[in-house]
Amino acid sequence: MSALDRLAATIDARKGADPASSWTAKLLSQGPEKAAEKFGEEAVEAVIEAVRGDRERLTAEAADVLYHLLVMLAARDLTLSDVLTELERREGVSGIDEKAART
Ligand SMILES: N=c1c2ncn([C@@H]3O[C@H](COP(=O)(O)OP(=O)(O)OP(=O)(O)O)[C@@H](O)[C@H]3O)c2ncn1[C@@H]1O[C@H](COP(=O)(O)O)[C@@H](O)[C@H]1O
Repeated sequence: MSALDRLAATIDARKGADPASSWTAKLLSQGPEKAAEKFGEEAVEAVIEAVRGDRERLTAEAADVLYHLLVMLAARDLTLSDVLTELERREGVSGIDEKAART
């Protein structure tokens, strides 16, 4: 099991946990809008570090983005597995071909 799988399982287990003892439970208790807002903040922080070119800080911000993405998905009852299934569906399809097929 990868670290990402373990993190997703931990986040799922935090649903309904005590918000006083878990950041994840606190975030989930505030609803999907709050989880989405936090994800947006973390994404912007990652963008800033990517533009600055600080690889160490970008790594840390990317970890925050992945964590908050999983919390945002959990808040809407979506799982890492749902997203991996979508990525698998796209395997082998060139982004250029997919874009051309849209119109
Ligand atoms: N990966 C993470 C993780 N990454 C970031 N964070 C927390 O996300 C929060 C967001 O940080 P910010 O500085 O943006 O928050 P803030 O600015 O203080 O918040 P506000 O200004 O919005 O009030 C911090 O409290 C971080 O500690 C995380 N909290 C938890 N995890 C994982 O989730 C597991 C379960 O955590 P709990 O739910 O807290 O038990 C942990 O063992 C970790 O594996």
